Formats: sequence, C-alpha cells, structure tokens
Amino acid sequence: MTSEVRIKLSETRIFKAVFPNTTNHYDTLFGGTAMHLMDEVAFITATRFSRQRMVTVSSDRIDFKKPIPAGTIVELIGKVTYVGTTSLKVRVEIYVEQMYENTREKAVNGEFTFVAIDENKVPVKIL
Ligand SMILES: CCCCCCCCCCCCCCCC(=O)SCCNC(=O)CCNC(=O)[C@H](O)C(C)(C)COP(=O)(O)OP(=O)(O)OC[C@H]1O[C@@H](n2cnc3c(N)ncnc32)[C@H](O)[C@@H]1OP(=O)(O)O
Repeated sequence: MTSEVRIKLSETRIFKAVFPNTTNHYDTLFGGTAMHLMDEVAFITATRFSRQRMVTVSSDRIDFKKPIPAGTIVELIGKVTYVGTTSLKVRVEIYVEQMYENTREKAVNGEFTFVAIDENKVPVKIL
C-alpha cells in the first residue's frame, strides 16, 4: 500500500457534543479538553496509519481561532502530514457546528508528532 493510500485510509474523524461538564466559566470548551481530544484523535490517526505502538513526542503550536460554545457539535479531523523514519506528524483540526443551523467553521488547529516504538520502548521504523 502506498503512503498516499495509507494517509487517506487513516484520516480519522470524531464528533462530540459540547456539554456543560466540558466548559469553562465563559461557557465555552476548556482549552485543555480541546487539547486532550486533539491528542486522542491524533493518536488514533497515527496508530491507524502505522498499526504500531505510537507515543506522542511533541505537540506543535495549537491555534484557538474561535471559541467553542456549550451546546454545539464539534468534529475533530486527524490527518498524517509527514512521515519520517520512526516519526510522523498528524495535523488536527476542530470544526464547530451549531446544533440547529447549517453552519460550520474551523475553531482550532494544531500538529502532533508521534514516534513508533517497540516493546522495549525503542524507536522503530514507521513502515
Ligand atoms: C476509559 C477511558 C479512558 C479515556 C482516556 C482517554 C485518553 C485520550 C487520550 C489518548 C491519547 C493517547 C496518546 C497516547 C500516547 C501517549 O500518551 S504517550 C505518553 C507521552 N509520551 C511519552 O511518554 C514519550 C516519551 N518519550 C520517549 O519515550 C522518547 O523520547 C521517544 C519518543 C521513544 C523517542 O526517543 P528518542 O531517543 O528521543 O528518539 P530519537 O531517535 O532521537 O528520535 C526518534 C524520532 O523522533 C523525532 N523526534 C524526537 N524528538 C522530537 C521532537 N521534540 N519533536 C519532533 N520530533 C522529534 C526524531 O526526529 C526522530 O524522527 P525520525 O527522523 O526517525 O522520523
């Protein structure tokens, strides 16, 4: 299977409803909760790409462009953007949708780097 096909097949989407237990005193999604969800979707994307044990080695700049209000729906999309020898990068975007309107806009994006490791926690080749 080519790397391009793997990238396509491993693209990962998760939807969540933003309920009040995940929001702050501004009634918007906690930044830390957003980062947790982003790490999770990035991890799943990396694992589905490589089918190996993957650990997060780095998170690059995360931009919070729009607040994510309580009572909205978010979609997280993870996509592999770079494949190295033992590491790969996953770009994660969060889109926010109103529940009762057909609106959708990008709220957050960031990038995460993962390393494939063996059972002794030593880096191994991704492919
Ligand atoms: C029941 C309900 C439960 C709910 C629950 C929800 C959970 C929802 C969250 C889920 C999320 C899951 C996420 C799991 C994943 C972890 O959580 S993993 C835990 C956090 N991560 C760690 O503990 C990793 C700790 N670090 C290490 O063990 C070592 O640094 C590593 C990763 C094995 C790498 O070892 P190293 O000796 O530094 O390796 P080295 O040979 O120098 O570099 C290897 C590669 O990494 C690259 N690299 C190294 N450092 C960096 C860097 N800072 N930046 C970029 N690239 C780097 C190198 O360039 C190299 O790349 P290649 O050229 O080979 O492609």
